[in-house]
Amino acid sequence: MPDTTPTNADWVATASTLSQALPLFQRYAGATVVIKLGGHAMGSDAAMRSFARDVVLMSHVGVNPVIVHGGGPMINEMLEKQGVVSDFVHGKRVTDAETIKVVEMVLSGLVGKRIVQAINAEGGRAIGISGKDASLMICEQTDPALGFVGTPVECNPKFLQSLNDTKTIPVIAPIGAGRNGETFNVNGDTAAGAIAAALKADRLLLLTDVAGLKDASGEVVSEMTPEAIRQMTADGVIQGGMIPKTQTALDAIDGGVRAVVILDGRVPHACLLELYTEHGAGSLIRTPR
Ligand SMILES: Nc1ncnc2c1ncn2[C@@H]1O[C@H](COP(=O)(O)OP(=O)(O)O)[C@@H](O)[C@H]1O
Ligand SMILES: CC(=O)N[C@@H](CCC(=O)OP(=O)(O)O)C(=O)O
Repeated sequence: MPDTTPTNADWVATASTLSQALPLFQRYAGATVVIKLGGHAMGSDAAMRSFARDVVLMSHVGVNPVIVHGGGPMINEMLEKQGVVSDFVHGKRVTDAETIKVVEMVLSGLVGKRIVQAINAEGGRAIGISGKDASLMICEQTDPALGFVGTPVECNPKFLQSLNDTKTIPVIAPIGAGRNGETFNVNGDTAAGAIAAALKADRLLLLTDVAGLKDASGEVVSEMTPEAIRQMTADGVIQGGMIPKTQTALDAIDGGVRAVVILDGRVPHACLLELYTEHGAGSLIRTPR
């Protein structure tokens, strides 16, 4: 058997690599990074573990990560089991009184707690909440035709600061409270954008199932301005589920978020690649400096 015990030279090499990484990790120290984890990006347990490790590492190196999650496919699965049919209009689920109960149970219960448990298993300290907790996200009905679908009209993120003070990572389900006691179903991207704007976040990362925003020739564009997005939308290059995502990005930037990145959440360590590598990952959207 070869002796694989590390030598002093091995330890010195490792320590040297770690010390070189220090300036890199200082780049986002103190920054608030809101991460939207979509249902399609959650996938396997391995993908969830990779995501959880990224979040824990970010927290250890001084980032304030705030997670907002989706869970559309998981809601679909539960509704199907119960024989409830739901339609989507412009990417939003038509949500009746029965459906909102299932949406809240799946998002605040199953999906949120799965993420919390994954982060805690990696040594982090996560807590699962929804937009109802501490009146984080107050909503109004988006459109009577959509039922209990809400648009955030007031965000109260103050208590998120107290979580950050104790290095507790919030995992937020996109459920909002109405002023008359209603429960509202909020699109995950919309919720993440509203919370990021309320926090004036340094970055909003929208994790999805494509490498980034593609131009008319199908190439991923690594950086673009809000103006370029508007043009791509007018030209029909941005379609389907990408429309609410890019609209969220534009609204978040208008609301004071420094930059938004649309990236593939299925890629292992997507968040670390974006924050800590020279070229990042996905498509970065920000106003020209
Ligand atoms: N210009 C574009 N660039 C990239 N993806 C696009 C574009 N236009 C439309 N899409 C579609 O948008 C989808 C992402 O939206 P969606 O499926 O709603 O994501 P999620 O479930 O992660 O919220 C992509 O899978 C892609 O099919
Ligand atoms: C109003 C509305 O459509 N809400 C979404 C909330 C979950 C979500 O946004 O999930 P993804 O991010 O995985 O798509 C829904 O009911 O599916």
